[in-house]
Amino acid sequence: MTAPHDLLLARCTPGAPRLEGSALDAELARQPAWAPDPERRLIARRFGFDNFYQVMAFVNAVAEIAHAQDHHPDLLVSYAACTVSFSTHSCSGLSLNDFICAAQVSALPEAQA
Ligand SMILES: C[C@H](O)[C@H](O)[C@H]1CNC2=NC(N)=NC(=O)C2=N1
Repeated sequence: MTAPHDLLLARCTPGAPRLEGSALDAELARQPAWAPDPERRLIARRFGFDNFYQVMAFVNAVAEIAHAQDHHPDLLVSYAACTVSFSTHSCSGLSLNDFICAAQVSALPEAQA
């Protein structure tokens, strides 16, 4: 099990295994703001903002994390909100990589609007 603080410093690893069962439960419990889909194949969080400038500043900050980690979210962008979804294509589900990026996105100053 990885402490939240460690997730903020962690690097994504290629080929990370799919998390299931109690290991997945533990990571989900550490990121209560991120909701899994019913099949637990992705986690998503909606971030609300005052305007589109703030949304786009957030999107660009998320993109920096995605480039740095080589792990890429799906983004649903609208005028005053952005919903960020993470899943790991290579394991067709959730890996620790998704929780690393979720933690780092949640910690962005741009997310604190
Ligand atoms: C080689 C490289 O690790 C892969 O192409 C990366 C790129 N970005 C990715 N992003 C996500 N979300 N899942 C992946 O499995 C994935 N794989």
